[in-house]
Amino acid sequence: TGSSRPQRMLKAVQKNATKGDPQSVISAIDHYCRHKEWAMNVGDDKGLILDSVLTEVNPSTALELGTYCGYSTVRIARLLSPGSKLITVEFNPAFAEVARQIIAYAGLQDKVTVVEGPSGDLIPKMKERFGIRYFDFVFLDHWKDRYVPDTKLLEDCGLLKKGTVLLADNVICPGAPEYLKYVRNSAHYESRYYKSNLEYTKVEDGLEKSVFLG
Ligand SMILES: Nc1ncnc2c1ncn2CCCCCNC(=O)c1cc(-c2ccc(F)cc2)cc(O)c1O
Ligand SMILES: [Mg+2]
Repeated sequence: TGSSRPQRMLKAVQKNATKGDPQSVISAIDHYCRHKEWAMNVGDDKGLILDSVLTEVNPSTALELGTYCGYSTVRIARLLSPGSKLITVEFNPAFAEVARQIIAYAGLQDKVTVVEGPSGDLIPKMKERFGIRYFDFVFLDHWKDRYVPDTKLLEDCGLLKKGTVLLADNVICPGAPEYLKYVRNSAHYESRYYKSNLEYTKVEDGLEKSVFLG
């Protein structure tokens, strides 16, 4: 059988990026997805917002839900301070395998742990498996109807602390209306919408940043 879109994306990275240079990996993926074939990476427009929120938070421990090919994983890991860790959870083994290779190509494998499985099963195991007390930053980019249940799960598992920042992708397109209702109406979050556009398109999308107030 032929190659998959993630495998073609990996080939584009190996062909056009410089090993050990995260920015060149990001640029190679953006170029490929803008000019060759669209893919559901957070992309360069929303990526700049992700970068700015990350730089502000400077997390010691970060969680990403929904790795896909590792584009946002590389964007996050390249900005982490020495000794900081990123755990990224991916449901699809084929996506996880491509992501590990793209993360390694960028030279960021020592900062990132790619974990395979459904987020709902893995979140309750974060403390025992990875010695995580809490997360300073969470990037939600997986199934949009998992944003609310997984946010509640993170609260119930004591994985959020006062000041933890949740950043959710796609709150407009494909949309996460229940999630927006949840974080905007909860006294436990201070929420703000960052307007942008759907990766590689002119369609509106945006990121919702929600600070956990404890
Ligand atoms: N650990 C876990 N647990 C549960 N589910 C898990 C998981 N790990 C992964 N998944 C399963 C997520 C599958 C991908 C989620 N992302 C998306 O579905 C997504 C779709 C679009 C899109 C927009 C307009 C269109 F016309 C078409 C598609 C854009 C995006 O930026 C998206 O992030
Ligand atoms: Mg997304």
